[in-house]
Amino acid sequence: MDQSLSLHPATLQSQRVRRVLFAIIMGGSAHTLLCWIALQLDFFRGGDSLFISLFAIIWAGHALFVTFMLLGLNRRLAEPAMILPLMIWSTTGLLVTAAVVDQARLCVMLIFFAIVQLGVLQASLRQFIFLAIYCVVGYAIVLGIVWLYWPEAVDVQGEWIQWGLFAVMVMAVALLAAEISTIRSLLSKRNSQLAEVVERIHDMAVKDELTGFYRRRHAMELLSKACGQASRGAFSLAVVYADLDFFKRINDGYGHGVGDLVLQRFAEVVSRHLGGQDFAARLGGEEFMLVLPVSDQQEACHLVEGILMGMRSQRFAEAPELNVTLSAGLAMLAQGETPAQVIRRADEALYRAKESGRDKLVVGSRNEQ
Ligand SMILES: Nc1nc2c(ncn2[C@@H]2O[C@H](COP(=O)(O)OP(=O)(O)OP(=O)(O)O)[C@@H](O)[C@H]2O)c(=O)[nH]1
Repeated sequence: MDQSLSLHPATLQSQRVRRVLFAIIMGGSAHTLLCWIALQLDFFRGGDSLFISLFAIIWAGHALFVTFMLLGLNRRLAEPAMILPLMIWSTTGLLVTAAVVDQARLCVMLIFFAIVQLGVLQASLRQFIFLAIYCVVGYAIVLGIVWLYWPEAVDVQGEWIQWGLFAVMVMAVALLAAEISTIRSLLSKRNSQLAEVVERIHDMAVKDELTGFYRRRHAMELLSKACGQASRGAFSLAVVYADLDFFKRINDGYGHGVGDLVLQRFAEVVSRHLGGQDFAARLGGEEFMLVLPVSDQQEACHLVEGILMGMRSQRFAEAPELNVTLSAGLAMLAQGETPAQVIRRADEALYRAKESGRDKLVVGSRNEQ
């Protein structure tokens, strides 16, 4: 996984804005300063007014980039870092000023390497090649224009030698950038594999292998958090204890393999009924806990009844005559109640469901404590 992907979106965006601001201020200032020195030395064809007009446009473009990012509009783009457009805009600024700066034209073009540096860790190989070609060809066109309209301002041979040298340097830098780009994408792939392994290890630590439900310890931590949120009035919370009926008989009668299949099927049925905020845990053997943030008790009962019905209708190819049922006890978290207290009430309700014939849901009342 690319490191940037693991950052919070707001942090990532402010990091992007800071990076672009820094690049624009440093690169733009160097460019402006160099051309201003050329202006003082009378190398800037067009004088003060052209200098002011050109840099007003260049800085207005820079400001547009920053505003676009500050408004968050870049987030809708396929590449929100906007590195390529920014590098193209900056290179275009260089090419335009290179057309009016005599003597120091190559110096202006050398700022291109600072622009490349801006994208060295972010732009792809293809983007670098595109930018290098744009710059070298653009520089050649600039020379052609200057030679055509202001032939007295150029020493044709000298300028083309400089261009050739510049083109070679650009190629060398493009190759270097390509190398860095390859290393970057390799690292990115490794990061992504590592993230997957970490996620798998985390899953193994907190989830039961057979059912995919949370293990007891992690579930208790989540329950504790959910109780905290519920007691702050965020939602009502139902805690359900569920236990498959006569599961020992299933194991004894059909074998452990079928017993495992029943557990997996139960997990599938439960998962089909749970919403995004609900979670299930396997507390051990064939004992489960469901934690359901709901609007009221009726909604929770409806959900659990659905699971009971879902299990009754399950059929198993390995044991066609097998009927599986479960018993459940439900307790709604009461004001001021601790997780341990609500668990106890759900467990007691489950006990009563078992005692009174199984295959049913019993709701624990608040008075039972
Ligand atoms: N197949 C399988 N069986 C398990 C697993 N974990 C625990 N068990 C079995 O689950 C059974 C639990 O049986 P009991 O606690 O007596 O409960 P029961 O037979 O369901 O009876 P009631 O709960 O009173 O309806 C035991 O036979 C355990 O061996 C498991 O991962 N796979």
